[in-house]
Amino acid sequence: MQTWFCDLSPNSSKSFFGVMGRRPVVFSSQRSGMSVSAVSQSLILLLSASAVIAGFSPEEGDQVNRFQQYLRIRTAHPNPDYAGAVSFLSVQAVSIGLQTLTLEFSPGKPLLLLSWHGSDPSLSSILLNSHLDSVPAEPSRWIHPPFSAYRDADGRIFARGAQDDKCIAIQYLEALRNLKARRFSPLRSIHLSFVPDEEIGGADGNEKFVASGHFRDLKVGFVLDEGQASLTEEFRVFYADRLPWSLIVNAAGAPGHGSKMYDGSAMENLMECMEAVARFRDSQFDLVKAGVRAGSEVISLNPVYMRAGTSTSKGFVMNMQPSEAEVGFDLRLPPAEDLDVLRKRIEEEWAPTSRNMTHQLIQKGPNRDIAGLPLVTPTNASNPWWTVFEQAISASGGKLRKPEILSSTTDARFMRQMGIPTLGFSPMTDTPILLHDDNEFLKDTTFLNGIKVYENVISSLSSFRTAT
Ligand SMILES: CSCC[C@H](NC=O)C(=O)O
Ligand SMILES: [Zn+2]
Ligand SMILES: [Zn+2]
Repeated sequence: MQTWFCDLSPNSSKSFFGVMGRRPVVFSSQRSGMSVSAVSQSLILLLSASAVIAGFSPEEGDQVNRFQQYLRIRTAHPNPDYAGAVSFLSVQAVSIGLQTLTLEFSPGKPLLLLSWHGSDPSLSSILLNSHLDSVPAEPSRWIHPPFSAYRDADGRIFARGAQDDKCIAIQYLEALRNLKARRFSPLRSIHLSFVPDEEIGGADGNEKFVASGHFRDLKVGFVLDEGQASLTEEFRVFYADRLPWSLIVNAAGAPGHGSKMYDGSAMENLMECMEAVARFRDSQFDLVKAGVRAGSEVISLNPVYMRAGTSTSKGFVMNMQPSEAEVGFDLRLPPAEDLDVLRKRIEEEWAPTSRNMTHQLIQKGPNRDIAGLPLVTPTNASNPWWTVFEQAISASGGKLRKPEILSSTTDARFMRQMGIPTLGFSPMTDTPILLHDDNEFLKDTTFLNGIKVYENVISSLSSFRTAT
C-alpha cells in the first residue's frame, strides 16, 4: 500500500487524486505530516469568509454558509466531483482538528475517513457515515438551479443533496466543531466516513470499506447513517433497509403477422408475466392502502423498463409480432422476508419456463449478517446503543417516531452485515420528503437544529461506558 502526503492547496485536488497505486491507496494522513502551509492557505480562504445572516449568530451564519459551499460541489452521477468534495471536507476537518485519511478502494472513488481519538482505546468506537455522491437533477424542473444552494426568504436552501445526504455530512462536522469548542473529550473514538457511490449501490464504496483492514482497525461498535425527513415534529429513525433485487424477465415466442391472433407469442407471454406481477403488486399495495402495513413493510415491485418490437431506422414495424420481449423490475423486500417463497413465485407464476420465459435475478448486497441473521438493528433494551440514542434525543428536546424500516436501501446494510448495530437518522422534522425529487431543499433552521441534536447524540454515544 502506498501513502501520500496531503496537499490541500486549492488547485491540488486533481493531481493528487490522479495518482494510483495498489488498492486501497492511502492518500493522506494529517498525523503523518500534512503540509502546514498548504492547509493554512485553504483555511484562510475558508475562514476569512464569515457569513452574516440576519437572525443568526456569526457562528450559525458560518455553519449555514459551509453547508451551502458543500452543496455547490457537483457531486451528481454520472460524474460526481469526488475530488472536490473530499478536498472541501478535508479542509473542514483540519480546521476542526480531526485526523484525516483518504482511501481509494476503486480508481477515482476516494473515501474520506476522519477521526477524533477517544481517551479509552479499549472501548469500541462510533462511526458517523454519509455518502459523497448525489443523484442527478433536471435543472429545468427546479425553481432554483440544483447546485446553487440558493437560500430564499423563508430560509429554504435549494440543492440536490440538501436532504440526501449532504446535510448530515456538515451537521456531523459542525457538531464536532462545537464539541471541540466546549472542550468535550470523548471516551470512545469518533470516526466519520464520507463514502462514494452509495446512490449506485455502494459496490465500489462502502461494501469494500467494511471488508477492509482499515475498517476492522476502527473497532466500530455503533454506526449512525442517513435517514429521511419527517413531515411531523417527530424525528424518524430506521432500524433496517429493504433488500434490493433487480428482476429481468425475457419472453420468447413465435413471430407472426400483426393481424394474426395465435397462442404463445413472446408479447403474449410477457403480458401473462405482467398480469401475474400486477396481481401480486396489488396484493401488497392494498395492504398499504388499507393502512394494515407501512409502505416499507411490504414487497414493492415496479416495472422500470420494457424492451420489445422490431425496429428499423424509420421506427417500429407495426405489423410484426416480435420473437422476443423483455421487462425489468425493481423489487424491494422487507429484511425478514422468506426469499425462497418469492423465488418460487417468480419461477412458477411470473416467468415459467413452460411459457418460454427465462429470468435473471440480481440481489444487490447482503441479506444476512455474518452470524446468518437478518440485517436488523434491535430498537429495544437488548441494544444498549439504542437506549443511549433514544435518551440523547429526548435530552435534546426531540421526539422520536416508532422506529421504521427504510423503503429504499442505503450503505447501512453493509455495516449491519458486519453485525454492527446501525441506525438511519437524519434530523429533519416538519420537512417535506424530497430526496431524489425536484426542488429538494432544507430550511436553515432545521439544519442548525440538527447540529444541536447531533451534539447531544454524539457526546452521549461517545461517553457511554458499559458496552464494549
Ligand atoms: C440497489 S442499491 C441502490 C441504493 C439506492 N440508494 C438510494 O437511493 C437505492 O436505490 O435505494
Ligand atoms: Zn442517501
Ligand atoms: Zn439517495
